Amino acid sequence: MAPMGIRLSPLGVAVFCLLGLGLLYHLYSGALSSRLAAFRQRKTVDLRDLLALSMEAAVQGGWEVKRIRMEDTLEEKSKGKTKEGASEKLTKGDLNSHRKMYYLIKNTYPHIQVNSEEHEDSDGEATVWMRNIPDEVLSKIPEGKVVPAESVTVWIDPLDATQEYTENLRKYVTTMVCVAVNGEPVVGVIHKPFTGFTAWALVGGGANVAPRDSYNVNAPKVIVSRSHAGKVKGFIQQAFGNNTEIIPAGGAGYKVLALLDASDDEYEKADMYVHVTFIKKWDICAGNAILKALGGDLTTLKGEEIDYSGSEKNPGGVLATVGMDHAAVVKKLPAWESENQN
Ligand SMILES: Nc1ncnc2c1ncn2[C@@H]1O[C@H](COP(=O)(O)O)[C@@H](OP(=O)(O)O)[C@H]1O
Ligand SMILES: [Mg+2]
Ligand SMILES: [Mg+2]
Ligand SMILES: [Mg+2]
Repeated sequence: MAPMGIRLSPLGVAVFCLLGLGLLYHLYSGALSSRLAAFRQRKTVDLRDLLALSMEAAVQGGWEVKRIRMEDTLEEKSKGKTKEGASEKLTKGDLNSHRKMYYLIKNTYPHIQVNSEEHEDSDGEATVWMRNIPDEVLSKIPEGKVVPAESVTVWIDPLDATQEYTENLRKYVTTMVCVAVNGEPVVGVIHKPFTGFTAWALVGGGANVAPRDSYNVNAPKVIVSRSHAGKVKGFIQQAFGNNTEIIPAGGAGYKVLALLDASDDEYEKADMYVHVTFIKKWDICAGNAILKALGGDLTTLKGEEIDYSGSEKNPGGVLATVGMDHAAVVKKLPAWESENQN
């Protein structure tokens, strides 16, 4: 009841009600948007799970790579030419491995960005990860680490060293998976289909490979590409002298393992890995994550960190080291310009 002598103006009441409604709307929409944000936040992934899934994907892809090679049914084609004019090969091994690896990851985590070197128009595979985490991972990494799904980019190379695969040079061939969080490489998996060995690491978590006891910084053995070399020889000789031992080898994954203590196969023991031509992020991300987990580095030839989000291109070359002062090595290199590539 209105107090005696006070008359309520209908206009005043209407304005009052409108203000009230406005206030309610403001409060409610705020609460709604924070609830939506909280819901989005709930789409998370555990990096230890992603490591185990990446290992499983690399192994399953590897079975296809091995089977196609054993059956000798490569159906070799060319995807075109690299910038430098080399034929970019594609085989049934690359495609079958892509299908296994890509869909295993994508079906398990539909919300994460997965970038594979290969593409395919078929309906894909109805596989999903059985959530088995290997004991060797559980024992080295007792706890998981959860990150927002939207911060993750997965890079897949279903068959690294396709050129060597076509030449039946099996030791160079790997399948690789890498997980980047906000562009930084944190999970790296390099699997060797013909020996069954899988090198893995989680940055800040653990790894099943280690650096060797020592490396030669002053007279290093440098491992380089055998089929996309460009002007790498002159580049290395300018830095370390004309007598520097240069080891040509296939595969970016293989060349990273040649810096470590892997013993599943015969590796030329290199002190650093240098690449001067154009290369893609699926070739180098897994090796970068593994080296980083071991206190090493994989950067451009100017020593810049590589951002593993966005475009797949890495035009700045590669310098990979472990167990030595990476910045000091960068200083020894000649000024790097893209014309060094050809
Ligand atoms: N100049 C270039 N352009 C495009 N890809 C290149 C390249 N140099 C190297 N790569 C790729 O990097 C990987 C390692 O190369 P290399 O054995 O010459 O060191 C290979 O991956 P794939 O075999 O997965 O295509 C190769 O195709
Ligand atoms: Mg290729
Ligand atoms: Mg590759
Ligand atoms: Mg490949």
